[in-house]
Amino acid sequence: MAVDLLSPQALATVLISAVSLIVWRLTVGGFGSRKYKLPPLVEYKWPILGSTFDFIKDPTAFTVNSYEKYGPVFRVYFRGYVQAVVGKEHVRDIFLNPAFSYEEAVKDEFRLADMLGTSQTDLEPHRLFAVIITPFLARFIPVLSNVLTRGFDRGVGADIQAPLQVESPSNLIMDVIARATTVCFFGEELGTNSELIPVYKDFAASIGHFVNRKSPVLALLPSVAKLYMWVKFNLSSPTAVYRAKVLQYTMPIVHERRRLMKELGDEYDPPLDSLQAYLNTVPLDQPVNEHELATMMLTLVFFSIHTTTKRTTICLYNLAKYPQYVPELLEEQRAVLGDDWADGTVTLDQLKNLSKLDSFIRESLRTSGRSIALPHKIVGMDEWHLPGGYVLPKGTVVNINTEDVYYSPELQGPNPREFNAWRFVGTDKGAARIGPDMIAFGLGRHACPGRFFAVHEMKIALSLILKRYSVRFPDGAKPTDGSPLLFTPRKTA
Ligand code: HEM
Repeated sequence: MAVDLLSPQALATVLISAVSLIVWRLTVGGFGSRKYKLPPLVEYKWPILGSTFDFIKDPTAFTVNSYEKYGPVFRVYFRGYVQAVVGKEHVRDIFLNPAFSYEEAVKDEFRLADMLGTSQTDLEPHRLFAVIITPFLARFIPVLSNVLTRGFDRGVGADIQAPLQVESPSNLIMDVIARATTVCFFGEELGTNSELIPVYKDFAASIGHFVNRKSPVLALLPSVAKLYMWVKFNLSSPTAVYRAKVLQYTMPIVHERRRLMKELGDEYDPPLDSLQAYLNTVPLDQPVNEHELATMMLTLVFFSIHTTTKRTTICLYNLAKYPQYVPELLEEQRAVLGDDWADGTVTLDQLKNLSKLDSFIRESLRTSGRSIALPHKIVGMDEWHLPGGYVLPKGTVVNINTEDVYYSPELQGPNPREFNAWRFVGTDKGAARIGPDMIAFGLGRHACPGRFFAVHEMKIALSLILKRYSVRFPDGAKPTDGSPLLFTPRKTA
């Protein structure tokens, strides 16, 4: 077969190979090897690709084998450059020492602030949260239980008489979580608007596509990916389309609320949602900054829906994989919530008393962490000295070996490879409690401010599922995450 050397495909291949070679020279080839005693580099067969595919094929085996062969600190050539991996001893350093920066590490691959549009606003997540989410946490609980109930009514059925096979449990959970979350944040009308629900679900997925480097070329060549994303988000930003859609439905509601605020003054009984809390910060004689408002809404959507969906789905599969824990979870539920608890009646104190469910959730978070994760770049010191005489120079991206964190008997107790749903019962380690032994929500300055909300939402969603249905894998189906699940009404289970 003749190959046209001037075809766009051939030119693109030459260009990508040239860029890759330069990147490779600048990373593996030029990693300052003469000056520093660098930690060992995991052996790999393929230039450019490095260990990327070995890692993707089996992240756990790759990480555990590398630790065994090279020790607690090693370097890996993957996703286009050489990065360091450190274990549990260094978690505090990485998260709490400002010499390490998460933003700078991910900036090499993508600029989340540009993607979300926050680079053009003064929005700062932690300050924003203190005003628009934290004061409402307890009041969101009845709202969550009400909307989650309606979500399961729609997605599975309020009163199913026979077992129902749910083909995509993660889609079911996504739909339920998207509605419940956005009703809390933006009010009933915007949270149940059928035009906006797909926007909430798609927005995080479309940005996540870039962030998770779903395309192999983007995954392997961060510099090409970064250029591509700059062009994509600056010339035809997908965020702009979502922003316009959100504003189309939100602005009439904003105008109406502000009209009532002006007209009724102290007599106005405002809705208890984050949108209202945001509007309260804008003086009534000034216009609402539409760009900032939509960015705030999309930022909340981006951070909250996929993350909570993913972890709730993992817990749902764990209910099916480990049915031995269900009777005690149900017993706890009856003792704390009673037999006839209904939507809208659950309180914060009751949720706190569901300690077995809380432990089940924390154990699910612990056993589902990605093995090499949470990259931080060394920015605030010229050299980072590690045990063994190793040195990592400024600019190195350092990841956490979460296998070492989550499967260490020292941090997690006996038999850490075993799923033990009651591992944390009777301890002070709640599901939302972060520390060097639990980094699913990060740690330090940028620790997830939404974790309490997320855990409340997960507890209510799982309690509803437990109360109504028995969940198992269909006969003959592989018991893996992603399989369909059979929901059997509990009264006939
Ligand atoms: C189970 C669900 C969730 C998980 C596993 C999760 C996890 C995380 C992680 C790992 C980080 C980065 C922390 C770091 O850099 O150290 C983060 C940041 C963040 N999360 Fe969550 N999150 C969840 C739910 C939520 C929810 C429901 C919200 C909103 C209500 C939220 C809002 C945020 C925000 C705004 C940040 C950025 C904080 C900053 O940069 O200062 N998250 N989350």
